[in-house]
Amino acid sequence: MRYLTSGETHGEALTAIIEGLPSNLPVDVNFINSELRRRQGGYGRGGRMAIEQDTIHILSGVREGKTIGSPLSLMILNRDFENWKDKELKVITRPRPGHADLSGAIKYNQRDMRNILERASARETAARVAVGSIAKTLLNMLDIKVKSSVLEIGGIRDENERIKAIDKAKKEGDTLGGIIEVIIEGVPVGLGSHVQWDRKLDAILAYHIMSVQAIKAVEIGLGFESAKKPGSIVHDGIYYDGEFLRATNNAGGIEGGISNGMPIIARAAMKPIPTLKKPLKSVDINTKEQFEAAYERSDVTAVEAASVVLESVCAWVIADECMKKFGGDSIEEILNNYKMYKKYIKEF
Ligand SMILES: Cc1cc2nc3c(=O)[nH]c(=O)nc-3n(C[C@H](O)[C@H](O)[C@H](O)COP(=O)(O)O)c2cc1C
Ligand SMILES: C=C(O[C@@H]1CC(C(=O)O)=C[C@@H](OP(=O)(O)O)[C@H]1O)C(=O)O
Repeated sequence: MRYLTSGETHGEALTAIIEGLPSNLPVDVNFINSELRRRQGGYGRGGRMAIEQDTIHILSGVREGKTIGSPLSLMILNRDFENWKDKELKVITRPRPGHADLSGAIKYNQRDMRNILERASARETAARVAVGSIAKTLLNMLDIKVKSSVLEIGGIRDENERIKAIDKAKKEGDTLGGIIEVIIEGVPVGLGSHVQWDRKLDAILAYHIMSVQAIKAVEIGLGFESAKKPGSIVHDGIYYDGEFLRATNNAGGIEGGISNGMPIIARAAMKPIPTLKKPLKSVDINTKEQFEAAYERSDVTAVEAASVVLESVCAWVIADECMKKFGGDSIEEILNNYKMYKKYIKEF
């Protein structure tokens, strides 16, 4: 399967096209909208989230609530478009450190960095959550569940303390990042492959996770900690009890690029939001003089939102790998293939 997104943050709409979905997959608009709502939430979001009320419009690929095998196109309208479309907008010439502003302006030869930030914005992640909710529906039919949680914000684990830290950052014109964990349960042995570098499941997951705006690091299972411990502690012993099992799951469900039947565990680090109310130093690209970076409005933190986005991109990866392994043109064909594979594993 494949998908593309399009749309600018203050443009008319975001869209996504998914190609390669099986037919007869139920598409529940209420579920997609509830996922979109989850992504808009979390303490520390800025003024924009009070404007948007993301809802999905399905433009093609579905009849009577089920996919028909043709490309599925999805659209989310930007409510803020109405507020911006007739506005006289200031040309942005003072790039914000931590954003694509300056490098993007040089790369695409743009003197107004609005032409870069409009697409670089994480508004795009709304489209990815819509795509992810379709992937989750497919996974649900195979009893595979994707969950996420926020482990830390600004280095703080305690939820009440986090709120205080977000309030403090807001007061000081600063921002915070955090750590997110995604756990995928019910994944069968055998997704991904050791035989080619670009088929390794851990590599594919890392690629998709790193593609999310502001994600700066990813680890699978014990991750960075595994470098500090001996092999006798890190590797998960195998035993048999009607099926092959592991006493521990330091590998995070993937060995040699292949899922091993244990839950897949991925963690990611999100950097602090780069647009600061108390702006960082920057240079005006026209005058070359030192100024403060541009500020209009911004989130103080968006780790909760990113957590929903990471669930979505991970769901996509696993759904895509399931399609490669059990793929068929209809959901019935996939379920049949999956049943046979499960029987094969039991008898191995
Ligand atoms: C859900 C979400 C919301 C975000 N909100 C903001 C924001 O309000 N202001 C901002 O400057 N950056 C925000 N970001 C981060 C930037 O989009 C991101 O850091 C920027 O595009 C540069 O990309 P990079 O950090 O991946 O290099 C957000 C990211 C996510 C995932
Ligand atoms: C719009 C969303 O996030 C936006 C991501 C974002 C950025 O620079 O990444 C900047 C902010 O947008 P604005 O400049 O319009 O206030 C966030 O609100 C969203 O998550 O739906």
